[in-house]
Amino acid sequence: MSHQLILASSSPRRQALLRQVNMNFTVRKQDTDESIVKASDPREKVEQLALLKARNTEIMDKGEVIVTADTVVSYQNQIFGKPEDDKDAYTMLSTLSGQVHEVYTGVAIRANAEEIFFTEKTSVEFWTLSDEDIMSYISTRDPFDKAGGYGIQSEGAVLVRSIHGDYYNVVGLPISRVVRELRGVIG
Ligand SMILES: Cc1cn([C@H]2C[C@H](O)[C@@H](COP(=O)(O)OP(=O)(O)OP(=O)(O)O)O2)c(=O)[nH]c1=O
Repeated sequence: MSHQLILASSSPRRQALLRQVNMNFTVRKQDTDESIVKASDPREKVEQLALLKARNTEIMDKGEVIVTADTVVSYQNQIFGKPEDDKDAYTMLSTLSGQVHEVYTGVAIRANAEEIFFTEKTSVEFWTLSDEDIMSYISTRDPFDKAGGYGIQSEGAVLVRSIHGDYYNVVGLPISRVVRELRGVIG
Protein backbone atom coordinates (compact mmCIF):
# COMPACT_ATOMS: atom_id res chain seq x y z
CA MET A 1 0.00 0.00 0.00
CA SER A 2 1.32 3.49 -0.69
CA HIS A 3 1.45 5.69 2.34
CA GLN A 4 0.79 9.37 2.73
CA LEU A 5 2.16 11.04 5.83
CA ILE A 6 -0.09 13.66 7.43
CA LEU A 7 1.16 15.97 10.18
CA ALA A 8 -1.94 17.05 12.06
CA SER A 9 -0.42 20.09 13.74
CA SER A 10 -0.56 23.83 13.38
CA SER A 11 2.83 24.20 15.08
CA PRO A 12 5.28 25.76 12.61
CA ARG A 13 8.17 24.15 14.55
CA ARG A 14 6.81 20.61 14.08
CA GLN A 15 6.36 21.26 10.37
CA ALA A 16 9.92 22.63 10.08
CA LEU A 17 11.41 19.60 11.87
CA LEU A 18 9.73 17.09 9.55
CA ARG A 19 10.89 19.17 6.59
CA GLN A 20 14.44 19.26 7.97
CA VAL A 21 14.74 15.49 7.60
CA ASN A 22 13.23 15.49 4.09
CA MET A 23 10.00 13.72 4.99
CA ASN A 24 7.22 13.95 2.44
CA PHE A 25 4.09 15.06 4.25
CA THR A 26 1.09 17.30 4.17
CA VAL A 27 -0.36 19.33 7.02
CA ARG A 28 -3.90 18.83 8.18
CA LYS A 29 -5.53 20.95 10.86
CA GLN A 30 -7.24 19.37 13.84
CA ASP A 31 -8.98 21.26 16.57
CA THR A 32 -8.88 19.48 19.88
CA ASP A 33 -10.31 20.72 23.15
CA GLU A 34 -7.28 20.04 25.33
CA SER A 35 -9.14 20.82 28.56
CA ILE A 36 -10.87 17.44 28.58
CA VAL A 37 -7.61 15.64 29.44
CA LYS A 38 -7.29 15.77 33.21
CA ALA A 39 -4.18 13.62 33.80
CA SER A 40 -1.86 15.14 36.39
CA ASP A 41 1.13 13.01 35.39
CA PRO A 42 2.98 14.80 32.55
CA ARG A 43 3.76 11.63 30.61
CA GLU A 44 0.15 10.46 30.76
CA LYS A 45 -1.04 13.93 29.85
CA VAL A 46 1.03 14.31 26.66
CA GLU A 47 0.26 10.74 25.55
CA GLN A 48 -3.48 11.22 26.05
CA LEU A 49 -3.38 14.58 24.28
CA ALA A 50 -1.36 13.31 21.33
CA LEU A 51 -3.74 10.35 20.96
CA LEU A 52 -6.79 12.58 21.23
CA LYS A 53 -5.38 14.87 18.51
CA ALA A 54 -4.74 11.82 16.31
CA ARG A 55 -8.27 10.46 16.82
CA ASN A 56 -9.74 13.89 16.07
CA THR A 57 -7.99 13.95 12.70
CA GLU A 58 -10.10 12.82 9.81
CA ILE A 59 -8.57 10.01 7.74
CA MET A 60 -9.50 10.61 4.11
CA ASP A 61 -7.70 7.73 2.48
CA LYS A 62 -6.73 4.22 3.61
CA GLY A 63 -3.00 4.84 3.09
CA GLU A 64 -2.82 7.90 5.32
CA VAL A 65 -0.57 7.90 8.38
CA ILE A 66 -1.39 10.61 10.91
CA VAL A 67 1.25 12.09 13.23
CA THR A 68 0.35 14.31 16.18
CA ALA A 69 2.22 15.58 19.22
CA ASP A 70 1.82 17.44 22.46
CA THR A 71 4.47 19.17 24.57
CA VAL A 72 4.36 20.24 28.23
CA VAL A 73 6.88 21.50 30.76
CA SER A 74 6.93 19.81 34.14
CA TYR A 75 8.52 21.12 37.33
CA GLN A 76 7.98 19.39 40.65
CA ASN A 77 4.23 18.73 40.68
CA GLN A 78 3.29 21.45 38.25
CA ILE A 79 2.57 21.14 34.55
CA PHE A 80 3.02 24.24 32.39
CA GLY A 81 1.35 24.57 29.00
CA LYS A 82 1.26 27.82 27.04
CA PRO A 83 1.05 30.95 29.21
CA GLU A 84 -2.24 32.82 28.99
CA ASP A 85 -0.89 36.29 29.66
CA ASP A 86 2.19 38.20 30.85
CA LYS A 87 1.52 37.37 34.49
CA ASP A 88 1.24 33.66 33.72
CA ALA A 89 4.49 33.77 31.69
CA TYR A 90 6.20 35.57 34.58
CA THR A 91 5.03 32.92 37.06
CA MET A 92 6.31 30.10 34.84
CA LEU A 93 9.70 31.68 34.10
CA SER A 94 10.35 32.75 37.69
CA THR A 95 9.47 29.22 38.87
CA LEU A 96 11.88 27.68 36.36
CA SER A 97 14.70 30.18 37.12
CA GLY A 98 17.86 28.47 38.40
CA GLN A 99 16.20 25.03 38.32
CA VAL A 100 16.11 21.90 36.23
CA HIS A 101 12.72 21.06 34.67
CA GLU A 102 11.51 18.38 32.30
CA VAL A 103 10.01 18.80 28.85
CA TYR A 104 7.72 15.94 27.75
CA THR A 105 6.57 15.50 24.19
CA GLY A 106 4.04 12.76 23.47
CA VAL A 107 3.72 11.59 19.88
CA ALA A 108 0.90 9.52 18.37
CA ILE A 109 1.03 7.76 15.02
CA ARG A 110 -2.30 6.54 13.67
CA ALA A 111 -2.48 4.40 10.58
CA ASN A 112 -5.32 2.33 9.18
CA ALA A 113 -5.56 -0.37 11.82
CA GLU A 114 -2.91 0.68 14.29
CA GLU A 115 -2.20 3.36 16.78
CA ILE A 116 1.16 3.79 18.45
CA PHE A 117 2.37 6.38 20.89
CA PHE A 118 5.48 7.21 22.84
CA THR A 119 6.92 9.99 24.95
CA GLU A 120 10.35 11.57 25.08
CA LYS A 121 11.65 13.48 28.07
CA THR A 122 14.41 16.10 28.04
CA SER A 123 15.79 17.83 31.14
CA VAL A 124 16.49 21.54 30.80
CA GLU A 125 18.48 23.67 33.26
CA PHE A 126 17.78 27.40 33.40
CA TRP A 127 20.24 30.05 34.50
CA THR A 128 19.17 32.07 37.50
CA LEU A 129 17.09 34.86 35.96
CA SER A 130 16.68 38.38 37.32
CA ASP A 131 13.28 40.10 37.18
CA GLU A 132 14.72 42.25 34.43
CA ASP A 133 15.79 39.18 32.41
CA ILE A 134 12.26 37.78 32.68
CA MET A 135 10.46 41.05 31.90
CA SER A 136 12.63 41.81 28.89
CA TYR A 137 12.14 38.28 27.55
CA ILE A 138 8.35 38.54 27.99
CA SER A 139 8.42 41.84 26.09
CA THR A 140 9.71 39.96 23.01
CA ARG A 141 6.35 38.05 23.01
CA ASP A 142 8.33 34.85 22.34
CA PRO A 143 6.80 32.99 25.35
CA PHE A 144 3.21 33.01 24.20
CA ASP A 145 2.72 30.08 21.91
CA LYS A 146 5.10 27.82 23.79
CA ALA A 147 4.80 25.35 26.64
CA GLY A 148 6.53 26.63 29.79
CA GLY A 149 6.65 30.14 28.33
CA TYR A 150 9.91 29.88 26.41
CA GLY A 151 11.36 28.84 23.07
CA ILE A 152 14.77 27.20 23.25
CA GLN A 153 15.09 27.69 19.48
CA SER A 154 14.40 31.45 19.59
CA GLU A 155 15.09 34.31 22.04
CA GLY A 156 14.57 31.85 24.92
CA ALA A 157 17.94 30.26 24.06
CA VAL A 158 19.62 32.71 26.44
CA LEU A 159 17.68 31.34 29.43
CA VAL A 160 19.06 27.83 29.02
CA ARG A 161 22.25 26.70 30.75
CA SER A 162 22.25 23.01 29.77
CA ILE A 163 20.04 20.23 28.50
CA HIS A 164 20.06 16.47 28.84
CA GLY A 165 18.25 14.54 26.11
CA ASP A 166 16.93 15.34 22.65
CA TYR A 167 17.03 19.06 21.83
CA TYR A 168 14.31 18.65 19.18
CA ASN A 169 12.02 17.17 21.79
CA VAL A 170 12.10 20.54 23.57
CA VAL A 171 11.21 22.31 20.32
CA GLY A 172 8.10 20.09 20.08
CA LEU A 173 8.95 16.95 18.10
CA PRO A 174 11.63 14.30 18.92
CA ILE A 175 12.39 13.96 15.25
CA SER A 176 14.91 11.10 15.25
CA ARG A 177 12.60 8.87 17.31
CA VAL A 178 9.62 9.89 15.14
CA VAL A 179 11.45 8.88 11.97
CA ARG A 180 12.50 5.56 13.50
CA GLU A 181 8.96 4.75 14.68
CA LEU A 182 7.56 5.73 11.28
CA ARG A 183 9.87 3.25 9.56
CA GLY A 184 8.05 0.49 11.46
CA VAL A 185 4.71 1.72 10.08
CA ILE A 186 5.43 2.92 6.54
CA GLY A 187 8.61 0.93 5.87
C1 LIG B 1 9.50 24.29 25.66
C2 LIG B 1 9.23 24.71 24.24
C3 LIG B 1 7.97 24.53 23.65
N1 LIG B 1 7.75 24.91 22.36
C4 LIG B 1 6.42 24.74 21.72
C5 LIG B 1 6.21 23.41 20.98
C6 LIG B 1 4.71 23.36 20.82
O1 LIG B 1 4.37 23.95 19.56
C7 LIG B 1 4.19 24.25 21.96
C8 LIG B 1 3.33 23.46 22.92
O2 LIG B 1 2.02 23.40 22.45
P1 LIG B 1 1.26 22.08 21.98
O3 LIG B 1 -0.12 22.13 22.57
O4 LIG B 1 2.11 20.87 22.24
O5 LIG B 1 1.16 22.20 20.39
P2 LIG B 1 0.55 23.35 19.48
O6 LIG B 1 -0.77 23.81 20.00
O7 LIG B 1 1.61 24.41 19.28
O8 LIG B 1 0.37 22.62 18.08
P3 LIG B 1 -0.60 21.41 17.63
O9 LIG B 1 -1.45 20.97 18.78
O10 LIG B 1 -1.42 21.95 16.49
O11 LIG B 1 0.35 20.33 17.17
O12 LIG B 1 5.35 24.76 22.63
C9 LIG B 1 8.77 25.49 21.61
O13 LIG B 1 8.56 25.85 20.44
N2 LIG B 1 10.01 25.66 22.17
C10 LIG B 1 10.30 25.30 23.45
O14 LIG B 1 11.46 25.49 23.91
